[in-house]
Amino acid sequence: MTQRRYSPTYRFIAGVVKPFLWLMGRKRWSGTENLHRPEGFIAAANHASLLDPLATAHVLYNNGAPPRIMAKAELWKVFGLGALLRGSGQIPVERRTRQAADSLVAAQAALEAGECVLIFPEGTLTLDPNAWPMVAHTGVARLALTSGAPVIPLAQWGSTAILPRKAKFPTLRRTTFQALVGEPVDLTDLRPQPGAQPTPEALAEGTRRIMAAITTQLAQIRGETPPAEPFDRRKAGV
Ligand SMILES: CCCCCCCCCCCCCCCC(=O)OC[C@@H](O)COP(=O)(O)O
Repeated sequence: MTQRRYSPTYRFIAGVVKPFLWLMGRKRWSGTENLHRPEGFIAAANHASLLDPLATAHVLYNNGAPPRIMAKAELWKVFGLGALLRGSGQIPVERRTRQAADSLVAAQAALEAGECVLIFPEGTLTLDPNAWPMVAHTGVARLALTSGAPVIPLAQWGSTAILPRKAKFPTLRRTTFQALVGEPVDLTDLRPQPGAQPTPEALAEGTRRIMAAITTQLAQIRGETPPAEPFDRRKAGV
């Protein structure tokens, strides 16, 4: 595909969201040339604030890739929001159920149609005390290895200054919405034989590589050192 479609609903949402983001902060984005690709691709981003999906979608939307965001299905039940999510082609995920995998079918169809699928591989806001990415679910690698679509790591930072994880209300201080987009993560050696499913080891290793890329980029924009090992919910028992 040459040009992705910006549906009227998507333009409407952007018309509301962009001025709101302009008020909340300035933007500092780099590596966005990695988003200029005609074929379908997966954008994988860290998730530390409820504002992130908007800040991240903004980067993609402004770079020719209005994203199909994989988002929790509960949001489709919020009055008024459901119609907007449907009309802009977002993809519902029924987390913690067997239907969670259905979302990957929808995501794969979007990739085949040349769309950009935005996924937050951690599946929820990070529980790391310093908001570094934590050990992720393997859905991102499953989607990448079964579709063959490239995975573009996208580190983003700045939203937590306005809305940290536990905050009930946003602060009124302006922030800088930073984003650093990387080159595709090399997963070629992990690809299954045609017709076969990726192995659990390939899924774990692919996910680890994708999160490592995001974390390295995030360390660059934060100018800080991430923990040697990412926070692991299973080990922490949360
Ligand atoms: C300029 C263009 C802007 C376009 C914006 C597109 C609008 C769609 C907004 C969709 C919001 C999608 C949220 C996606 C990620 C998601 O669903 O993560 C779950 C978390 O949150 C935390 O939830 P929880 O685990 O329940 O605390």
